[in-house]
Amino acid sequence: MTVRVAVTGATGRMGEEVLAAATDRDDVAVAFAVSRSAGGSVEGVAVEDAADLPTLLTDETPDVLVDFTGPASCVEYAAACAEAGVAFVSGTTGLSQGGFDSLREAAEDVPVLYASNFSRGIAALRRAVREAVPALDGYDIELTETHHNAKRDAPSGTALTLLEDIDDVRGDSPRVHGREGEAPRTESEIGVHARRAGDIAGEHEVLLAGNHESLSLTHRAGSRGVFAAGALDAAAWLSGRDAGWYDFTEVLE
Ligand SMILES: NC(=O)C1=CN([C@@H]2O[C@H](COP(=O)(O)OP(=O)(O)OC[C@H]3O[C@@H](n4cnc5c(N)ncnc54)[C@H](OP(=O)(O)O)[C@@H]3O)[C@@H](O)[C@H]2O)C=CC1
Ligand SMILES: O=C(O)C1=N[C@H](C(=O)O)C[C@H](O)C1
Repeated sequence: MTVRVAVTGATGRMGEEVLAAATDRDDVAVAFAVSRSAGGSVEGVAVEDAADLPTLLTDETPDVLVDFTGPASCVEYAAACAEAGVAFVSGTTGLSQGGFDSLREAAEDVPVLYASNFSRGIAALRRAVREAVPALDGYDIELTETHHNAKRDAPSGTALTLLEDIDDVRGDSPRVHGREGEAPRTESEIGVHARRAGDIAGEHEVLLAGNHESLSLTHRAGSRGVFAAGALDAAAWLSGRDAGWYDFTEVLE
């Protein structure tokens, strides 16, 4: 079965990547693509005006909308999908708690799948971190993420997800963002470091150190194609499901 996807932020880095990945697959087809700066085409798909999204959702009846935009747009597009009965996949990061609450509200009406990272490697890194942290009780933890120089939000959504994973397995810890001055490290804190440089697609390192040893768990994305492929896998998996909140790990099971 071919799943028809709508794509938002079509002229953005990830929007373009999703449209490119869709053209290489048989299980998905692009229903339409939108951007707030409409006009022209990406990967042979005409870019429509995002202001017309509610009408396009009703007229074109896509199965799933795939969203990589900004926090406010993500919430707006999720609400439009809830209204039109269209499933919603998003990887947009930088959402506030209120933004996540709005996505959960949309999930009462349609299936919603949100992931701060759509790569399989990060899913594996999360499992490894959840295993390593309790095994290395009392070790210091430092988390470093590195991204291209145009990324807006810091720390990355993936870093925040990894911090939640660590809190889940060893209890809540204070975070120290960057480090400067005279204060020595406290036992339970997690140092969080965000670097922005060049065109790096995304790197995340969780460093555990203590007892005269250290363990570094690192994931490097080679290109954005890995995120686009994961998001389209999620869209194909989500299509036709009941309303509710879904996780990328369910796609990989
Ligand atoms: N979960 C994952 O696996 C991944 C998530 N991401 C996340 O996806 C999002 C988009 O990343 P990327 O494609 O690199 O970003 P870009 O800035 O290249 O593209 C984002 C597009 O979204 C639209 N947009 C809507 N609202 C905003 C806003 N407030 N700020 C900026 N753009 C906005 C813009 O299109 P227009 O205005 O024309 O509609 C823009 O072209 C980010 O949140 C990023 O962190 C990125 C890679 C992987
Ligand atoms: O903005 C990006 O590029 C990325 N954003 C996501 C994040 O914030 O974690 C995922 C990936 O690392 C690329």
